[in-house]
Amino acid sequence: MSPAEIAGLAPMVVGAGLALFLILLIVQVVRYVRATPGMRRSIWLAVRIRFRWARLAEMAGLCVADKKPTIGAQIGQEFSSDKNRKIEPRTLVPKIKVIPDEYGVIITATCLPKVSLEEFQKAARFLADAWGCVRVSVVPADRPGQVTIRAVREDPLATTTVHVPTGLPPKDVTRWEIGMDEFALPAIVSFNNVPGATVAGGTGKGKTSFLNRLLSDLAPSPLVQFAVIDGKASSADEGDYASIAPRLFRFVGDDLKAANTFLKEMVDLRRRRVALVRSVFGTANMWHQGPTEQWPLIIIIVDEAHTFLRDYKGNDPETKKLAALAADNARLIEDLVKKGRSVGMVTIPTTQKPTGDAIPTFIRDICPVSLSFAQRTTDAAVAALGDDIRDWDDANPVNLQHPSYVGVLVMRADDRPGFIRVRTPYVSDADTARIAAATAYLTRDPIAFIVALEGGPNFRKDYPQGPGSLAA
Ligand SMILES: Nc1ncnc2c1ncn2[C@@H]1O[C@H](COP(=O)(O)OP(=O)(O)OP(=O)(O)O)[C@@H](O)[C@H]1O
Repeated sequence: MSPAEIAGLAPMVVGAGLALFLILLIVQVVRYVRATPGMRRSIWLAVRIRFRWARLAEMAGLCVADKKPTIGAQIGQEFSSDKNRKIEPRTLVPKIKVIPDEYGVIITATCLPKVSLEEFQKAARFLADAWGCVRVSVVPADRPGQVTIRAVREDPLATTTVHVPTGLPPKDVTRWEIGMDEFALPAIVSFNNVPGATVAGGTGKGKTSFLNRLLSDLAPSPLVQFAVIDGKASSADEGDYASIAPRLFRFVGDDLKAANTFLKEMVDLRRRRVALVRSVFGTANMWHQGPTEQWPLIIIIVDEAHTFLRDYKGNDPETKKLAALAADNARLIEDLVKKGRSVGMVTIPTTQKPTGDAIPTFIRDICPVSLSFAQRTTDAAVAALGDDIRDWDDANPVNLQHPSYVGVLVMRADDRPGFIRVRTPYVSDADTARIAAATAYLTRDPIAFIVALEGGPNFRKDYPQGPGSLAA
């Protein structure tokens, strides 16, 4: 191609470049117009951060000076007329990528020598002030050599949210979606790592609504079966679990003996599952393939656990009987939490009692997840979350007394030391009842499945083969 022909193509190339630029601009404008008001504010924040980053990073001490001239600069110096010209050190600024969302922005920044996670974390408070954000957190990014900076414009803890369960089976029944943390990031716990979770909090702080969400999100799946022992009600049609009752394979009221009998059945089921798990799944851990309809995840909620576990004191025969039952209940719950994980059994004791004996520490300490809604005293917070909550005043649930914090809980952070606060959404009883009624047909007693698996002449043959089935 001759130079004249190449020059002739130039207008076409420029035209194509302009057209591309225009298309990208239109896409951005359409995105902006269709965005929610919150998203629009975040887009503006992202633009501001992007354009002011180089100056701000320098002021925040996040830049480094590279004194050694680059090869390009040295060659330039060789050919320069002024051989004595001093080559200035270059200022290296961490490269960033900014993505806006409803609550703020997520920034991925590349580390530099002497500017890595710790330096970004130290600068977080300064960055929050400069960007006008309520909170900025810095955590390691998925890729080595990068950090993720989360900046939130408004406090997600102070905004009440509502969750309407869809009634559709969840894609992943191991995902326990708790809510949104103080950095507006989803707080999620995985059931395949969690054999037990304790839930504590003063009365009216949101425990029931929180459990309603768990139950009504998972209820449409045949892979999960639920049981409730409720220390506040005598029968399933009264109390907090009346709405979900049709989807429970068992409800036990506030009778210590009945609770003890049921817990013994569950420990027996746990033992029988342990005995069978290898022959059914080919591995000692059912989570490698399960759960399945015939080997469902079993969630056992022990509400007002102190009714069943507290230390009864007295020498009269009746009190002694209750004390023996309570001690046995504690032993059975401990067994389920200690040994239930690999066979798909999760126990969730809850309490509004602010004392250490409500959920004995030997149970609390083996539950990998401890959650606490607002508490009145630090002693109550310690009983719920463990002694080290004293060292994390910001996250202490005694500071959640304001009515706007109903539905906010505190849990241990899994990616760093300390605790994190989480806004849980409100789930109405009416929605829970709607889901329970629509999914009641999925309720099965898991004991019947284990009996079939153990002795049935059609052992395994009865069950559908395929991914996640009981095929050996
Ligand atoms: N996540 C939430 N967000 C906003 N408001 C909530 C939330 N959860 C509950 N509430 C409000 O608080 C009230 C009490 O909630 P809930 O019954 O869940 O408390 P609780 O801790 O279970 O109380 P109790 O221990 O007495 O049973 C609800 O009726 C609702 O108005």
